[in-house]
Amino acid sequence: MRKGYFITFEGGEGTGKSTQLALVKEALEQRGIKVCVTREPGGTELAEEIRRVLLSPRNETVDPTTELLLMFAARAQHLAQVILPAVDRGEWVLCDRFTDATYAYQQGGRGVDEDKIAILERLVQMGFNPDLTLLFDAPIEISLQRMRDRGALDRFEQEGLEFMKRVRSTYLTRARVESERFRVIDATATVDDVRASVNLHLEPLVNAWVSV
Ligand SMILES: Nc1ncnc2c1ncn2[C@@H]1O[C@H](COP(=O)(O)OP(=O)(O)O)[C@@H](O)[C@H]1O
Ligand SMILES: Cc1cn([C@H]2C[C@H](O)[C@@H](COP(=O)(O)OP(=O)(O)O)O2)c(=O)[nH]c1=O
Repeated sequence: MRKGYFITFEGGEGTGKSTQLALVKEALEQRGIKVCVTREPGGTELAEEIRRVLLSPRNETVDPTTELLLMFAARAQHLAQVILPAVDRGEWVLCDRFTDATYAYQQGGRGVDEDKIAILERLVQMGFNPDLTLLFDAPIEISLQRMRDRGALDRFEQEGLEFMKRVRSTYLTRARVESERFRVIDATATVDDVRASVNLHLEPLVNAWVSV
């Protein structure tokens, strides 16, 4: 059986990842493509429990290496239980954040050594990577505004402006270095315009898939 694609949605908080992911799901299903929607950290019962621990503002003193290991513990479970089986069944997996978020937040945001992340990436993913990564990019002020509108802030959202700037610039650097895999999308446009540019980037994959 043909393997499905693994597509990740990345970017800072409030850049519209979840909104666009839902629209892509709808559009793909209309083309007869089977879709598996999931997110990180999370996506399985165990990984969602790890997510609660990671996001809770009550956990004030989380060592950065502990945080990193928890991200990858959740990811290992998620890959084994959800992502890899779905791809093997020929489904397209749409994942709200993945390992690029670890580089952006744990390396860029927290200052964890890049090599530490790369070691865990190899251990957990064993060469498995997204086929395509959509990076939703917007100035921090827009993220902040959309986060405020959404209400209570989680442990990462409470980090503030400088942290968010480092996250954004790490994402953009990764997108430049891995330009084959990444598509950078201007997330400041309207929902409809963002949707149009997402569709444009997905079209080659969709056409190749449905024409077989
Ligand atoms: N292009 C857009 N323009 C204005 N508001 C948007 C846009 N996309 C999403 N939003 C709104 O911004 C907030 C965050 O969107 P969401 O999709 O949850 O972002 P993320 O998943 O990246 O955190 C939501 O209230 C959503 O309705
Ligand atoms: C997957 C992942 C997420 N995170 C952080 C980024 C987000 O702040 C948080 C997940 O929250 P989430 O609700 O998915 O983000 P958003 O506010 O954009 O909808 O976890 C990391 O720090 N490292 C990671 O590897």
